[in-house]
Amino acid sequence: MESLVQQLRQTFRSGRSRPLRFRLQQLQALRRMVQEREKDILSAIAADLCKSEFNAYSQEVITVLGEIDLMLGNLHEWVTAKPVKKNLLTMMDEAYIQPEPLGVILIIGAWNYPFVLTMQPLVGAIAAGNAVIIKPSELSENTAKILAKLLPQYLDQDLYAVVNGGVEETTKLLEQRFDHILYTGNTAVGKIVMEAAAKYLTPVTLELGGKSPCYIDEDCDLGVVCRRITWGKYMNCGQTCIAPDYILCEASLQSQIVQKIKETVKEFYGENIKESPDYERIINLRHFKRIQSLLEGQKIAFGGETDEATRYIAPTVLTDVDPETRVMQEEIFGPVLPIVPVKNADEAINFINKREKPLALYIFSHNNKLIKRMIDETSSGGVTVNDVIMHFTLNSLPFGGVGSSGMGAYHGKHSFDTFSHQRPCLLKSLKREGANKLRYPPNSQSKVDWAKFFVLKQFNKGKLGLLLLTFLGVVAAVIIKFTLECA
Ligand SMILES: NC(=O)c1ccc[n+]([C@@H]2O[C@H](COP(=O)([O-])OP(=O)(O)OC[C@H]3O[C@@H](n4cnc5c(N)ncnc54)[C@H](O)[C@@H]3O)[C@@H](O)[C@H]2O)c1
Ligand SMILES: CCCCCCC=O
Repeated sequence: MESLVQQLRQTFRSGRSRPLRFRLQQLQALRRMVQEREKDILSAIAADLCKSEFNAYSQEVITVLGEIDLMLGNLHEWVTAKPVKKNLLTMMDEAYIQPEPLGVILIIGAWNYPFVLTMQPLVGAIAAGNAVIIKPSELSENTAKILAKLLPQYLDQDLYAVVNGGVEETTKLLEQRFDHILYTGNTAVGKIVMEAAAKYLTPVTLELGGKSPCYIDEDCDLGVVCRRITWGKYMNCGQTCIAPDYILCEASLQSQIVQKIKETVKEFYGENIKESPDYERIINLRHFKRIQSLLEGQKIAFGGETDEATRYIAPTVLTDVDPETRVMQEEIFGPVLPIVPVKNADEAINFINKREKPLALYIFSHNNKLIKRMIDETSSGGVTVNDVIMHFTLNSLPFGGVGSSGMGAYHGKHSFDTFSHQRPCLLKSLKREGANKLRYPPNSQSKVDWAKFFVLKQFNKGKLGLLLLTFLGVVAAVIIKFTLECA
């Protein structure tokens, strides 16, 4: 591992990954890879998660292609230095922010969306001019293998590498020095990653999980609400980081919600869900047993059927769920939807605030005041109102958690920023030393007064203001020079 990281660092230091042209060329090669090898990629995802090609394309591949196109269209602007406001003291100087690549990035992916969760950060890291090591999840082994096979065929091998393996390999990787680590996975391992990163003060982006609540207000069109929730909850068999984990609503709404979800499940997956190409399976036996055990002692209003041989768990709804039971104590990450009755929105807000900050919050309501209040009075990684999941798909929004659901964010320009250092640059000349006397000792009240004038005047008033301030600055500099020389 050490030699791999060293080799990547050496190439990074040679400056090869920095030119805009190189970055665009690598991103185009990545797009070519996705397009030319689409079938192989979709087959690998299908083998890992029992996912149809259509679902794999629309849930993963399309997002990666969209992300690459966004970078290709905007990178020339993002890499450009941005001039900043100046004050009187710096008005003759050049001041700007220059984004610069960080160095060698480690991206550790999770198994549930094994392609998009490694490739989308990779796109951002390449766009920002870095070298990258990807560590796909060992649980989605087919996607891990295809990434290790394809990426070296399309990308510069001295800058971008794939390391496959399990905990042992990840642990060895984490012993190395990186310039940024983006980890996607569970909170417990997130802590291990952060601890390892602390050794070198490596910044981390932690894309973790949690229990994302879904509040349903009274007077909603439950047909529409339940169709949207059913889609987001049972997609990928509930193994989605931002799936609505549980529903909060008035007790009286429960039976209608169950009925509407039941109807929608039939509409989406047919009479025999097991036969539906759109319904996935649980990733492995450990997770299957874990989810199955969450059903123990619960009131199953709908679903509940399981088949260990195929790791099938039916879309399931639980009603009147006690918040103290296990299903409400840990992230479900499976197709089980508990409904926890609350008296009103106040109780729902309290319920959410008493728990760890979730990755997503979903609010279904017509009442704009209530929506605003729920957003203002709670905290979560992201929010979608009157729908679920969809904030993930808009790459102008930063995607990430808060508190125990993570730190930092990525997607689109936010990825570029995450993998860049915003370097502040002030370029002065060796001339105009007169005005600098202000800051050199010995100090005096008049120097402080002049410093106040120079530093506190902002210089952002358009062309006319600029001319006026330049004039003022020159006059002030002459006066200061004269005053200080006479003193
Ligand atoms: N915020 C997000 O974008 C996002 C996306 C997907 C999943 N998640 C969360 O991830 C969780 C599910 O993923 P998971 O954790 O089961 O995925 P996982 O088991 O695939 O683990 C993720 C990565 O961590 C590595 N890893 C596992 N144990 C390790 C250890 N002891 N030391 C070092 N590395 C280790 C694995 O090799 C893997 O690459 C859920 O909580 C889900 O909400 C979050
Ligand atoms: C539609 C794709 C959703 C991906 C969510 C990633 C987290 O698990």
